[in-house]
Amino acid sequence: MRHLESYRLADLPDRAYYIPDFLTEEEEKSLIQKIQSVPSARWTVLSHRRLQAWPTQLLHGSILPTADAIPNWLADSIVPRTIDLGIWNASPHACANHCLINEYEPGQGIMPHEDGDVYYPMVATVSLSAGIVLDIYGKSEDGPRKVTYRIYQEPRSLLVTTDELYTKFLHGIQEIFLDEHLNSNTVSNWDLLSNEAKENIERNGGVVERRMKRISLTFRDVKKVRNLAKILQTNRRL
Ligand SMILES: O=C(O)CCC(=O)C(=O)O
Ligand SMILES: [Fe+2]
Repeated sequence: MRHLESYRLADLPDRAYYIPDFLTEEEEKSLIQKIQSVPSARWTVLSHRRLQAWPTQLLHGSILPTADAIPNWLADSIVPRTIDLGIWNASPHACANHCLINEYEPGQGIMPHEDGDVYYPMVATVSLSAGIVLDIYGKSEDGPRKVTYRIYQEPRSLLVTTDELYTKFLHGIQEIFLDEHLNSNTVSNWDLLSNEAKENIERNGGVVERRMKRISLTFRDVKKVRNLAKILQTNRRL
């Protein structure tokens, strides 16, 4: 893989990186198969998507140290490569310790939001199965929020967002069936897209239909790892 800086999205506020074909098709297939074979109780079903949290959901914004690490089937093809890119060099655990798996049916999405300060401000998102547009919004106090930037996430790609882009902007996925008006002027990572994606989008007049479910894996470093020994001690004293 080339140096991280060669994947920088220069049009976006500091900083974001986009790497197409971060995973091979075999790695993608294997991940999808594993994700789908996890017991259904492992999914949290929301009205507009469903999700799995690994190793566990957060408790009061922290990870329990008794929780295992992110399981190998989920981490192995991704986490070491993100470490090699150097993105966790300054994070508290020098590594991702948490992964959220979001699954969106066609027409589903996620409201504009911030990921907040429970996490070190760095997100590594791998997309599986289908492409989708992530919208970036400025924080505006008055009036409706406006889409400021658009990032097209191909399947098997890695998107890294950090710094001001993490702390000063919101992100979301619209609940629509067609991502439209996609071209070199509207898509911030157009130049870094695979040729195949660019050709397909151009052939379809800048439109991508969401036909299949799209899965995202968002890897982060949760700042606080709760000291379970201390909690047990405190409880015993109560
Ligand atoms: O699915 C995505 O790419 C975004 C997910 C997201 O924003 C989140 O899990 O906080
Ligand atoms: Fe998010």
